[in-house]
Amino acid sequence: MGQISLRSVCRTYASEAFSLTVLDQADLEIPDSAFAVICGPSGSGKSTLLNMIGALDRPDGGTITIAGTDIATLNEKQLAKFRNETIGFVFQSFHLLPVLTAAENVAWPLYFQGVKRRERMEIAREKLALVGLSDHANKLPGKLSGGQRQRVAIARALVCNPRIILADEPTANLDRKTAQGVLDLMSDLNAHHGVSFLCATHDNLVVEHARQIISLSEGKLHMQVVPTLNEVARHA
Ligand SMILES: Nc1ncnc2c1ncn2[C@@H]1O[C@H](COP(=O)(O)OP(=O)(O)OP(=O)(O)O)[C@@H](O)[C@H]1O
Repeated sequence: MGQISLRSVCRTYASEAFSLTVLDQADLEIPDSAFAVICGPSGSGKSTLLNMIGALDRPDGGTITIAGTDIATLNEKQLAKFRNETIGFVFQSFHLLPVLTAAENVAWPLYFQGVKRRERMEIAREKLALVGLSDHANKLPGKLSGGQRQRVAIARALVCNPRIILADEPTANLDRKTAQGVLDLMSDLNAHHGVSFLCATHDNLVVEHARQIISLSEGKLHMQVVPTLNEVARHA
């Protein structure tokens, strides 16, 4: 079984006036240490899928297993703990708290794990060093560039040592050069620290970095594995 596994997952948005099926008995297996992207036109259901894998939304049917845990078996308290420990989130618009410094933003999720302030700040500084922002730890987000803010958001996503980071359009608010820098950082964390990334995106630059490309069409998921250069050379 993959690190992220979906079996016959269904999700329909319904009201009295309409019903829209976004996932229809969808199956998916994402392996450990993946760098996967979810592609599909606007409105196809990328965020819906990401939200369900991140346990922010529940499917109407089917099973979602993350790192060996069927998330439907967890109550709300267990789910919050599981989310906090296993999954990091990165968003298009960074979602940093403007009144906290970069280090305080990164440290924030540790507060919910009961980690004392001194230790929180120490871990936050380590993560900021990992994303190349040691010199900016005491700055407020408003004093940072877009790329630096996204790096802070990635450091925050990493702070509880999750195995998986879910990123919704992580490069959408960045210029190309900055986006490339952020993607290089994500690729490095994936290759050298074993963090899996699953990104919903429209950005070809993100797709170029992917090793698994997931497309969403008519409620079904299809995953294509991108061969490595070594594999291409072996078959040439
Ligand atoms: N809470 C909701 N209630 C009703 N319909 C919704 C809800 N959330 C999303 N939808 C609809 O479900 C479909 C999938 O939405 P979703 O945001 O997952 O798509 P997306 O592929 O991420 O889109 P985009 O690329 O524009 O961000 C869309 O048609 C959307 O309008």
